[in-house]
Amino acid sequence: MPDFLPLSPSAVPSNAAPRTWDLFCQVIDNFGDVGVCWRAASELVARGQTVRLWMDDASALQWMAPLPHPPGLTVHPWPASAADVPARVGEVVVEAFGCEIPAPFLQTLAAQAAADRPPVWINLEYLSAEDYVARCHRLPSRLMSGPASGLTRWFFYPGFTADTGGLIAEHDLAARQAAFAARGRSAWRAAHGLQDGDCAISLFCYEPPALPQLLAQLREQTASAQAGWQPQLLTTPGRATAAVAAARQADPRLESLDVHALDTSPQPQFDEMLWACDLNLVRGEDSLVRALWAGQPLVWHIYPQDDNAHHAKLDAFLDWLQAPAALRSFHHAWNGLAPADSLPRLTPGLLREWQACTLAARQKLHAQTDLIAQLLQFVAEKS
Ligand SMILES: Cc1cn([C@H]2C[C@H](O)[C@@H](COP(=O)(O)OP(=O)(O)O[C@H]3O[C@@H](C)[C@H](O)[C@@H](O)[C@H]3O)O2)c(=O)[nH]c1=O
Repeated sequence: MPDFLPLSPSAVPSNAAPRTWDLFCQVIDNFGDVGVCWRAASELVARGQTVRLWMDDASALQWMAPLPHPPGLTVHPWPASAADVPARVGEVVVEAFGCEIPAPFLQTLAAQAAADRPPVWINLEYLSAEDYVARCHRLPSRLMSGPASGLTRWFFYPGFTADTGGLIAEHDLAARQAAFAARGRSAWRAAHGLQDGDCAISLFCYEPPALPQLLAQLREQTASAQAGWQPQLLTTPGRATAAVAAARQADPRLESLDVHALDTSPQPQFDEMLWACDLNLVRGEDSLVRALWAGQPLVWHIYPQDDNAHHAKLDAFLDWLQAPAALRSFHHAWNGLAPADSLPRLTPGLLREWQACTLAARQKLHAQTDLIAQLLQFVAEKS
């Protein structure tokens, strides 16, 4: 099975002037909005910033955010009236994923900008490997109406290439990975009922069309008990566990498959799960990035959009990844772009090939400036 290879340490710039950031996060669906905002906020404070995280629904933080919260990071309910708005708006205001900052806050921002310096106002966008990202990254948009008319909002796009905003990578990610490797990946696996020779597959997904096909394949492989190829499925709580349960209900033969239903865990432990597994089936935005940093074979269940816009987004990612043919076919079947029965059969050889692909991609990313360093540079430039 693919061995876990920690990232090599890299220098992280730490000379940013301390500033107060107001980061706004509105939860659309699932956990990605919360997950990305929490990681960004935590890393900003780790690099000397103060962050007020404004959320319309912070419930997922109860299990996702490690305790205690880092000093310098405070979480606040969505401001409903002027009484909820701080006396001074931060030097940086960030709207995550196109959410609009609430009216009472906007009023204070506009008044402060008229009397003093406007904050650096950033719209932090969704992650994509499509070409438009590099074109739109760092573009200004001047407000033409409303209380903040005349002010500029900047588009900031995360991305996979050096001409984009990059990806979140914590300053201590390589050190955490090295400590995990030193503690022993087998210890994590043993604590979760896995043996070294097992093929541990983590599942964090929506309802992949080809899930029944994958489970049937894994069941056959379990039954034939090929040496060194004992599939063990680790399902994350919620939709992944429910999707597996539904597939097993539809086909009772799948009961013979080894399935470990996990509890929700804080982000650092979620990361460890990705480091411990031999194949990570991830979804959305944040877990995809984490699976890349894990350096293990990965498959992405992309967030489906009604107009199928996710098809082009998936292919752009696969192109950037330089995904080998079988990995591309697996993604297409997994995401419903190709018939479910075209799902390639997993073998140790395929996983080795896919790991090489992830590691090459990770190396490219590691050589680029991470998203938090780029945000800090951008703010310094525009202040
Ligand atoms: C299951 C689990 C998840 N997590 C975290 C990891 C991530 O930060 C977060 C999951 O977020 P994602 O991987 O992005 O997947 P998601 O599907 O939950 O979120 C999605 O929501 C849509 C609205 C967006 O448009 C998508 O782009 C995407 O972000 O949950 C834990 O920390 N512990 C856990 O046990």
